[in-house]
Amino acid sequence: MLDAPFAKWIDEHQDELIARLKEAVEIPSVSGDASYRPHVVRMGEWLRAELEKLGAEIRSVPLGKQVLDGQELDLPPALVGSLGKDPKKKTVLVYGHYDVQPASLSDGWKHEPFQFTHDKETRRLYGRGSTDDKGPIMGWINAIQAFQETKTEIPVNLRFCFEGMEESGSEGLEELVIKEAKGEFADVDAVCISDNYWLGTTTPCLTYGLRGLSYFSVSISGPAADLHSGVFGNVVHEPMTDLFALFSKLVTPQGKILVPGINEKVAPLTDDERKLYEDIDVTLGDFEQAIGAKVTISEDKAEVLMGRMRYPSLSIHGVEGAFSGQGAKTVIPAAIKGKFSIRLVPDLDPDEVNELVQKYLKAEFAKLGSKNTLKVEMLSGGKPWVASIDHWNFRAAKDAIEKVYGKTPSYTREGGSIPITLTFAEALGKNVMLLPSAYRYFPSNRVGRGDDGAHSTNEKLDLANYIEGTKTLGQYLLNVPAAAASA
Ligand SMILES: C[C@H](N)C(=O)N[C@@H](Cc1c[nH]cn1)C(=O)O
Ligand SMILES: [Zn+2]
Ligand SMILES: [Zn+2]
Repeated sequence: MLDAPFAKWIDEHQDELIARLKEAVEIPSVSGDASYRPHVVRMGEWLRAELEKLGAEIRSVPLGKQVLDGQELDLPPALVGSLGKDPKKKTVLVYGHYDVQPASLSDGWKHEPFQFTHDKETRRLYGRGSTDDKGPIMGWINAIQAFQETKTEIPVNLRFCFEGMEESGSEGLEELVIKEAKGEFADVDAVCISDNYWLGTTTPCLTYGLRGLSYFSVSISGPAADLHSGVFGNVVHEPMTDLFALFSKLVTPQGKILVPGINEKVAPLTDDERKLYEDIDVTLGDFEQAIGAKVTISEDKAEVLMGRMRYPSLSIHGVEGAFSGQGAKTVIPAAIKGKFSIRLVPDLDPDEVNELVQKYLKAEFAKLGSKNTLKVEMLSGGKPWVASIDHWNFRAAKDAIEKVYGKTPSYTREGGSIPITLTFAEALGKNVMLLPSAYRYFPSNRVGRGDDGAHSTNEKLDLANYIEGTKTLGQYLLNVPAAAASA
C-alpha cells in the first residue's frame, strides 16, 4: 500500500483529476478525419497549456503537411519539452499521443463519445480517448502536479514528446525524434510510454514489445457510375465481386496469412519461449470476457497469447464506397476501396511486406480475368519493437507496480503498434519501456461486456485505474534513482 504524501494528494483530489480528463476527452481530436483537424490542433494547445502550468518548457513543433481526404493539411504539431535540467539526475523521456480514433454515437455508443460520462455506480469514466491515450497522459500531468502540491522533489529530469498523429501512422514524427536525439533528447537515459493495456483485470503488466503495422487500401474501379444490378448484373465485371475474391485470398478463417513470404520470416518458436507464454497470469476466460463471446481461434491460452504477441496477423477493416445502409438497394458500386492491415513481428519490415502484398495481389487479380482496374497502396507502415527487460528502467517500474498493487507484473508484448517506439530505441540508443498504468483494456467482472475497449465503442477507464495508474507513474519516477544506482 502506498502512503506517500503525493499518493494521498491524488486520493484527495480525485474530482479535480476527473475534471481534467473530462476536458481532454471533450476535445474530439480525431487525427484520421480532415474535418476534425482543428480539434486536434486545439487539443495540442490545451495540452501544452496544462504542461506549462506545471512549469514545463514546451515547444509546438510543426511536422509539415499531409494529404487527407483529398485535402492538403498541416500535420498537428508535436509537443517537445522539458521539466528539470539537473545534471546530477537521470533524465526520463515520456511519450504519449493526444489524438484519438474516430467515434460516433451511431456506432453503438451508450453516450456521446466526445461527451465525458462519469458513471458513478460502476465508477467508470467513458469517452473516446479515456484510455487511449488521454487517460495516461493526464496520469503524467496529475503525478507531476501531486509532487508539486506536496513539495515532493521530482528526482528525475523529464523530457516530453507528445504527438497528434499516432492513430494515423505518426506521420512526420520520426524525423523529429532523430533530430532531437542530438537536441532536446540528448540527455535522455530511458524512455517510458504509457499507451497500452493489461492483459486481464487483476495482474499488472510491463511491456517489452510491440507489433509493427502495414496498413493497405485496395481500390478497384470499372464502371463510370454506380449501376442497376438488374440491368447490368452479369453484364459487367463488378468491382465489389473482384474485391471480395481478392480479400478471400488474404487470410484463412483460422488466421493463417496467405500472402507468400510473410510467415516464412517469423522466427521459429522454442520450448523456452512457449513456456514464457504459458506462465503469463491470464486465462482463456479473460480473453472470452473481453471479446464478449467464446470465439477465440485456439482454446490453448499460450496459443492465444502468441497469436496476439509473437505472430503476425492480418485483419480486414472495411470497404469504402459499398452500400452499407438499411434496406435492399440493388446497386453495383462503381468503385470501392477495401482496407486491411498486417501486424508485424520481428523480422518483418513494412516496406518488404508492402512489396510482398503488391506482388501477390496483382498476381491474384490477374487470375480473376477482370477488366476492372486495381490499385494497391500502403497507407502507413510502422516497424515492430522488442526490448530487453534486464534494465533499471524496468526495475523501477516493477518496484512501483509492486508498491501500488502489491503484485508482481506480468511481462508482455503488445499486439498493437506505436510506430515511434523503435525510433526512440534506435535514435536515442536507450532502453524503452511500456508501462500500462493499469488502464484496463478488458472489461471488469462487474460489467462483463466485451464492447468497451480502446478503438471500440464505449471506450472507458475505470476510475480506480485512473487513480492507481497515476500513482504508479509517480512512484516509477521516484524509483528511478535507486534502480539506476543499483544497475
Ligand atoms: C497501442 C496504441 N495505443 C494503439 O492503439 N496504436 C494504434 C496505432 C495505429 C493506428 N493506425 C495506425 N497505427 C494501433 O495499434 O492500431
Ligand atoms: Zn494509443
Ligand atoms: Zn490507439
